[in-house]
Amino acid sequence: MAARLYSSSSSSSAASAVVVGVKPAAYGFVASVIMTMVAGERMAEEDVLRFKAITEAGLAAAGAANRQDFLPFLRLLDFGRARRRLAGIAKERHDFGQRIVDEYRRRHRRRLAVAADDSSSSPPRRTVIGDLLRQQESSPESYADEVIRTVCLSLLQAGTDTSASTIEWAMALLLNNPDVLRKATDEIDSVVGMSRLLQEPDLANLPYLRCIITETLRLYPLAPHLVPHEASRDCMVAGHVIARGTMVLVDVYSMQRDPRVWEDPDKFIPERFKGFKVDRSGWMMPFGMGRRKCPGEGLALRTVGMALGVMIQCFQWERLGKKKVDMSEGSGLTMPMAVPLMAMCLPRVEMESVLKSL
Ligand code: HEM
Repeated sequence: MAARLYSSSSSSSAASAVVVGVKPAAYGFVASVIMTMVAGERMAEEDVLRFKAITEAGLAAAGAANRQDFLPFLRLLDFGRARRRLAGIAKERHDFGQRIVDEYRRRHRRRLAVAADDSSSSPPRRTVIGDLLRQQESSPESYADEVIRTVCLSLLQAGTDTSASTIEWAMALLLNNPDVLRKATDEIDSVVGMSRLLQEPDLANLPYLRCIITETLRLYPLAPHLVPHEASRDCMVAGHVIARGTMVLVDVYSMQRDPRVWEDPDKFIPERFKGFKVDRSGWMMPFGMGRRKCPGEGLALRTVGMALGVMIQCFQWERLGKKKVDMSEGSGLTMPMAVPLMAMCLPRVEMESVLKSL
């Protein structure tokens, strides 16, 4: 990501500021991180674009209101062609997922052939597909290709848009709060320095950056009502009777801005999480809670931390004009910015030698 941003901002002679779409830059980085975990390879640029288009079409279709949800007899006619549209998206997902699995198999066979000729070659890194294919050998029915590609697509789909949008919201907040951006830059400069790129182990020593991410997730939880759950038995919640079978949405957005819990709830104050200890933790649940809590939380915090940390360490960021960034929320199943963030990005002079070496 840093190399790509640098190459787009450096002409043959000198670096200059360029206007950057923050979410597309973040999306490519996040997709590659998750793809490396899933298949051991980064995602090619054209695949990033294709996957993004499939995901966006899926989210739009899943979030759309359909008359046949309320008038079931319309399903017989495929009113509004919703079923046909969903089937088309499902086929594209299927083909994309199967290609990832098939390509992994091809590479793996080639690696085995090389290893047979060269006993000094190092063993392959563990990946999600590699582990699942090994299980497939002993239990082919439970680990059919369909299961493997569904796991891969779920990880990619649940992890990319959410993490990339969080990076975009965080950068928008930083652009509207230059003092916070300056403090974050100072922290990274003093902990990491300017002679090398920030690495994942550095994140543990960057508490202010972590506060920025937590405060971003408080103000802009990507799933503002989590995902729909269903009560498995009759129960009471806060004095309300919830009958078995009721769909339950948790209004995390309001909880995380509740003035009875948070001082200046609508203000971006990362310092509120300094040494944060927990009697309010029940009021923060951007990743959900309990058994169906997001399993990607740890990965998401690292990926968002790395992306944001490197962006701050290597580049100077500014708004396009004097006006503050528009922080309105758009519509959708995950909460996007209504106006996608564009920002001015200039390589920091102190980081040029590191950036040139990438
Ligand atoms: C900032 C980034 C992310 C946010 C805000 C987020 C948030 C959430 C939320 C709110 C849920 C629903 C929890 C519930 O049912 O109550 C969820 C589920 C899930 N997330 Fe994430 N997530 C993020 C990143 C990731 C990543 C990086 C991955 C994996 C690569 C991931 C994988 C999943 C999966 C597989 C589920 C479904 C779990 C289940 O149904 O049991 N997420 N996430």
